[in-house]
Amino acid sequence: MALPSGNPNPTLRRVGWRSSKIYGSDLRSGAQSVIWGRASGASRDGAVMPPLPSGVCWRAVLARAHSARLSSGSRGASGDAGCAQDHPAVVGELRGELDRFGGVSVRLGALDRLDAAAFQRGLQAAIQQWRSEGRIAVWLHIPILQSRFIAPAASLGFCFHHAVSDSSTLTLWLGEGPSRLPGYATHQVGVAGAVFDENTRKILVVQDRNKLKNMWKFPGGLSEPGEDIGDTAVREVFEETGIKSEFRSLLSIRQQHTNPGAFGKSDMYIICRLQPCSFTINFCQHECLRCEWMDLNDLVKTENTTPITSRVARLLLYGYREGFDKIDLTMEELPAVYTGLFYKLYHRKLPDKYKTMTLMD
Ligand SMILES: [Mg+2]
Repeated sequence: MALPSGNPNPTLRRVGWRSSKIYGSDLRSGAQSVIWGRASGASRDGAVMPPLPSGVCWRAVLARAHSARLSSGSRGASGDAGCAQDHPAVVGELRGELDRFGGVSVRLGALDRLDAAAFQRGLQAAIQQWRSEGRIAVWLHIPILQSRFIAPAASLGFCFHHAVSDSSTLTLWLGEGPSRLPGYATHQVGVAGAVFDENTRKILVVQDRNKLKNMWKFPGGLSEPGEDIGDTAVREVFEETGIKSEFRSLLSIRQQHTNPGAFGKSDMYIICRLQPCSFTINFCQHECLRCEWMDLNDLVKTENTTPITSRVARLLLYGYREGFDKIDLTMEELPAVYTGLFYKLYHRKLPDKYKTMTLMD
């Protein structure tokens, strides 16, 4: 959400926060802020199969559906020309590709003049063909402006899988037994920063606006698509308090189901330990009621806080006294085997000799 122009903290850049929600507009690229559920038995380790020549099935079945329609003399109620033979470009826009699990993925192209009834006939014929070919599922991607095709697809058994800003995806299971298709995002990810100044033993805390109770907590918010956990913590702390900081470690993960602020989905709330780089508070009046550097002992003692904040404050006290290595999950970047990409791995410190050791006694 872009902040109003009257934003008292001019350094804030709060654009697009809502997109980090599970229903956000950029979720297709937002793997980091979503977690995918998967039904058991749906292996993802098989070799990637090359796609079929695009549009082969669809061209055939639609041509059949349309020629049947023409031969029976029927026309759409509007007398439209939504016929593939009248508009070869329409059929050319339809694409069906085989995925590595044996499902077919269809992306609707420019079908502006195709009516829903003709679409339904074509889809029905296509389903028959896909069944006869042993396909296990159909993924139907429908642009928002072609939503008139959703009802015909639903009448043939398709259900919503997910929707993003300008497109919905429907699925139909064709395989044996119950569907093994993976579900869509199950969680939203919130990240807070526990900014602790070891020199003064003070911790940065806020009270949120628009809450039923004014309780001290760590500044934080929802992760953006594709954003690293530590980067979310640093960004949210800066946006809400004006304090600059650096990521040190991950301290805790809270998982809560049917979270009221997550549209009925689950919530993953991660608290990071951050090192402050600046100390002058300039907090966001829109999001926060109060913000201060509080003595860590006071945060540990106060009742005016949430249980998770209190627990993490005690964790910090323990780390401060006995070494942060006792509480830190540190991060290391490693290469992914199959994709050539990199990922962040968080775990307790592993002594160097254990990283290279081959023989274990
Ligand atoms: Mg917040």
